[in-house]
Amino acid sequence: MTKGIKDPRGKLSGIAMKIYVLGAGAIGSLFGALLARAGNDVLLVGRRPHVEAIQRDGLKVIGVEEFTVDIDAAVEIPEEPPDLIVLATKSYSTAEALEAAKKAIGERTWIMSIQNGLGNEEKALKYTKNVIGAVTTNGAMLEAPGRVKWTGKGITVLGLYPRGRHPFVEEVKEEMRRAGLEAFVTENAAGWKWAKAIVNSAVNPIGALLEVKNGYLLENESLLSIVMEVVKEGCRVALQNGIEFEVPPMELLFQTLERTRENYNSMLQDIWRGKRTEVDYINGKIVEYAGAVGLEAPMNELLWALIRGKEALAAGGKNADTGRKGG
Ligand SMILES: NC(=O)C1=CN([C@@H]2O[C@H](COP(=O)(O)OP(=O)(O)OC[C@H]3O[C@@H](n4cnc5c(N)ncnc54)[C@H](OP(=O)(O)O)[C@@H]3O)[C@@H](O)[C@H]2O)C=CC1
Ligand SMILES: CC(C)(CO)C(=O)C(=O)O
Repeated sequence: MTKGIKDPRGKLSGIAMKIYVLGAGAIGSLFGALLARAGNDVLLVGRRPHVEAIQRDGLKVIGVEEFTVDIDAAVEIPEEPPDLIVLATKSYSTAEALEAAKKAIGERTWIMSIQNGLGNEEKALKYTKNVIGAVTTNGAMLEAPGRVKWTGKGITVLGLYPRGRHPFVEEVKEEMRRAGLEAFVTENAAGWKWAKAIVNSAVNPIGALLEVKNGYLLENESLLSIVMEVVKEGCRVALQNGIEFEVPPMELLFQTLERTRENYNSMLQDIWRGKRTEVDYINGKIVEYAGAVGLEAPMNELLWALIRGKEALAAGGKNADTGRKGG
C-alpha cells in the first residue's frame, strides 16, 4: 500500500495539501486516491460501508491504473478546516452536504465542485467566495465498498467560479497533474459547466429513455437531429443568461459522443439501479434559467418530465409526479 510518493530520502515530494473529499463515491474516491498517492493529506468523507472497508483494507483502484492507497476515511466531516474541499456528491445532495460541512469551511478553505449539473457552485458560494468550478471527463464506478474502477481517462478543466484567475487554482491544477490527472485551468469555469450540462441535457435523457449506448445517438440520424435541437435550445438559454462558451457545446457534443460511444450514460445507469437521477439539475435547471429570462425551453421541459416518469416507474411507483422540485 502506498502513502504518497516518496523521494529517494523517503520524504514526501511536492507541497502537500490538506483535502477533504465530500461525497466519496465513484469519482470522489478516484480523485481522492490519486491525490493521496501523490502525497496530499486526503480525507474521504462518505457512507459507512465504503468508509469501513477503506479503514480496514485501504482504497483499491482498478481499471486505467491499479494500486491500493492507504487513505483516511470518515462518515462525518471534521471541524478542522482543510485547504480544499472537493465536492463530489450527486447534485441533489449538495445543499445537505455543504450544510454538514460548514464548520470545516475556514477563511482560507476552497471548495471545488467536480459534479455535473448546474447550481452546485452557487450553493457553495453561499459559504465562501473561494469556489472552483470543474468539469471532468474521467469516468469512475464504485464496484464494491473500498474498490473503485477508473473506467476512462479524461481531462479536468477547472477555474475560479464563475470566472477569473487565482493562484490557488493554479496550485490545485499542479497537484492534480502531479497526481496523474490531466488538468487545465480556464478563466471561464461557468462556460465549461454550462457546456457540459447542455451536452448532458441532450445525451443523458435521450440515451436513458431509449436505453442505448451513447454511440447509437451518432448512428441514428433522426435521433441525432433531436439531440442537436436540445443542444441548440440549451445554448439559447445560456446565451440569454450571459454565459459565454470557450468550447461551443455542439463541438463538445460530437467529441463526447465519439469518445464515449461504448458508454451507457450516468442517467441511464441511475435508472437501472433504481436511483434518483440528476435530471432536476440538468434539464430542470435549464428550464429554470429559461424562465428567469422570459424564454421557454420546451424540449428540456419534455425530457425532464419523461425522465421523472421513468425514474418513478423504475422505482416501482405509478405516479410520475413526485412533487419534487429542483433546488
Ligand atoms: N462517476 C463518474 O464517472 C462521474 C461523475 N461525475 C459527477 O460527479 C458527481 C458524483 O458522481 P458519482 O461519484 O458517480 O456519484 P456516487 O453516488 O457514486 O457518489 C456520491 C457519494 O456521496 C455520498 N454522499 C452524499 N451526501 C453525502 C454526505 N453528506 N456525506 C458523505 N457522503 C455523502 C453518496 O451516498 P448516498 O448515495 O447514500 O447519498 C455517494 O456514496 C455527480 O454530479 C456526477 O454527475 C462527473 C464526471 C464523471
Ligand atoms: C459524458 C457523458 C454523457 C458520458 O456518458 C456523461 O457525462 C454522463 O454519462 O453523465
